[in-house]
Amino acid sequence: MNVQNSAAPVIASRGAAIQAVDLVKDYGAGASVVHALRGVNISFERGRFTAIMGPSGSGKSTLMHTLAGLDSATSGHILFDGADLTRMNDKQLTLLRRHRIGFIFQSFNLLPMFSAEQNILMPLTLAGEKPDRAWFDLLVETLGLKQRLNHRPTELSGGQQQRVAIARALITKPKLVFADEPTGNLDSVSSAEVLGFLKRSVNELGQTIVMVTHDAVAASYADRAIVFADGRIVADESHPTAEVMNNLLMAERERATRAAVTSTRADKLARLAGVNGPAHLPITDDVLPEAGGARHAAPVARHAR
Ligand SMILES: Nc1ncnc2c1ncn2[C@@H]1O[C@H](COP(=O)(O)OP(=O)(O)OP(=O)(O)O)[C@@H](O)[C@H]1O
Repeated sequence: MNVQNSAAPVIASRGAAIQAVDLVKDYGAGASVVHALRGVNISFERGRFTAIMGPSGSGKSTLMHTLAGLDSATSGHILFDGADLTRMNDKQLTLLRRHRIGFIFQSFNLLPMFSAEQNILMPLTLAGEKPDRAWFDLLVETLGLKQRLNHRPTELSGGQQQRVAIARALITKPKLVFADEPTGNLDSVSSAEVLGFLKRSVNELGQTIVMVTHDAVAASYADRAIVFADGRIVADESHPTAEVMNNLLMAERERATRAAVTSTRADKLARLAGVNGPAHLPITDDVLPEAGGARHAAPVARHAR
């Protein structure tokens, strides 16, 4: 395991599909500010499948949305295809998302009145472009959708609907695909099918995929898995197994619980000491007095913090 949160130069590494440099995202301001991304440095290599895991609220979706230009960064840089996304205007970002970045969502987001084929071709139809028929055939063949092209989404299983959504994400041959919990609504058989295809699209079609997931088994299909906690990367695993990822997540949960308990204790001690919060506890290296009183709080509080 190596933790990758150190400062990085503002230069896209050669094999990087996308790179975040000192990426900060705050929501709100003042007392109610939420630090969703706290200076993230990460590079996602081309032709690799990366999973992003972490507790709820740790910043996974924020990272994905910011990297995709769906949400603006507070500071830092996002290097993609020789350009800095944080400097682009709305029109440039829209074009980039339409042509060079694909999305797969948990809820499929297919248009119910259109057939599977029409849904797959929709990004090209909207852009007024003609499909590359050989690429369409390859996607449909690889995804096992050949017999389902004339069906509407309601006539397809969840797994088939997600495979249509994957074909739609890949039809424009995007340089990068973001998948947000793509198996969140699927049973285990359909999940395995969808994840197997995502892996094949990386290994056989050279796709680059970044996938957010809560499922350690899903992450084990990836070449690399990152664990997020409190807006930071806390673990970075190559060839992750479900067991390793479950252990990392459990360790992170235990650390967070310990931190919450300790901070609750420090709050209580601060109240006992009559000061305004743990930061104002009188911390000292002095030997503890023999008997009771609020001064007991100080050395314990230092340990607690
Ligand atoms: N639009 C917003 N306004 C204010 N705070 C937000 C907004 N979006 C996210 N946050 C906060 O930013 C932090 C990170 O949220 P984010 O959705 O990225 O977490 P996550 O790891 O994707 O969580 P989950 O696994 O539950 O989807 C959380 O504290 C969240 O409450």
